[in-house]
Amino acid sequence: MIVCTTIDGIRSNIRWLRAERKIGELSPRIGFVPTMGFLHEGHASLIQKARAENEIVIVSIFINPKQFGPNEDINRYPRSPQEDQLLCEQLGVDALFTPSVEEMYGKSDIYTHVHVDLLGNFLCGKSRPGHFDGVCTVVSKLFHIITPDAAYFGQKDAQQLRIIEQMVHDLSMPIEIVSCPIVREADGLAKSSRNAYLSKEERALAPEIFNTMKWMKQQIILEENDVRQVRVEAIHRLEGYPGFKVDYVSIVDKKTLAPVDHIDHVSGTLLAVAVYVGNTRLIDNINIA
Ligand SMILES: Nc1ncnc2c1ncn2[C@@H]1O[C@H](COP(=O)(O)OP(=O)(O)OP(=O)(O)O)[C@@H](O)[C@H]1O
Ligand SMILES: CC(C)(CO)[C@@H](O)C(=O)[O-]
Ligand code: BAL
Repeated sequence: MIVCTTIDGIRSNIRWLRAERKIGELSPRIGFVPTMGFLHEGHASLIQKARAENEIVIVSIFINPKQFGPNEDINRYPRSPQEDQLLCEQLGVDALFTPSVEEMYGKSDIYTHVHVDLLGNFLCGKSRPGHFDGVCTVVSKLFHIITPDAAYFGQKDAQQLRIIEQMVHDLSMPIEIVSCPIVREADGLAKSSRNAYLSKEERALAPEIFNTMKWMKQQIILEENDVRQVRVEAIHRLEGYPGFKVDYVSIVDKKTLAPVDHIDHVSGTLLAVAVYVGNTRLIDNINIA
């Protein structure tokens, strides 16, 4: 596996890989998986899908300062570079790109950013102002560097996935965005690098996020209870667990991400949740229509 820390280095290796993997006159497909490292089975599922669907697979690991707010956890974000490299090798990744902040943004920062309208204002965008501008800025830089045919994103970060889909459409980027299902622990907790922050007691209670979402889905779909009422009861239920503080419990249109009062089987409805468990902010979501 090739490991590159510079933009020039990964570009020249991609040129070489493209020439080496050429199939007759056909150019090989590049599948790309952008991550922030501390890789787990959720990331592995994206890489495996990319491996199955492309001749060349590239993974990036970059903890992007532009998507963290001033009081967020960038300095303590978990890192495991050696284990990550080993896992990528085992999964048959062709090249791993691990640039430094200076390599990506220069010594004195960049002057051009991607700004997300509307879709970035709901859900996580409300409590993480500027977060999705930071995500789209780095993802579009990575897309220009890697030049993938397809890029793989997890549904756990449903708003991020929806925003990236819109970005490639709006900015005419010729890249297929592949949506990958959420990988969960046996007890239902969505796998996440931030789960490493949880104490033993917090970890034991964290599956109540998924349990509450399943309960809400049942109340709304099977019992046909009022969406607003179920939402209020769910917030109450979650905040009953010690250390839990709800950031949002939202029922939104899958496309616009705007809150809805009724489920809609045509446009699709998403139930999305962000909860502080102690100091750790966890997100999760399920489709309810
Ligand atoms: N449990 C999961 N199932 C499927 N995809 C996932 C899962 N967790 C993360 N991903 C996807 O992996 C990619 C990289 O995510 P990232 O490196 O931020 O990991 P993370 O576990 O989501 O970290 P964090 O704890 O910071 O949210 C994203 O597209 C994300 O949606
Ligand atoms: C897509 C991403 C790698 C951009 O920094 C990040 O937001 C993530 O890990 O989901
Ligand atoms: N998984 C999304 C990246 C972030 O929380 O910053």
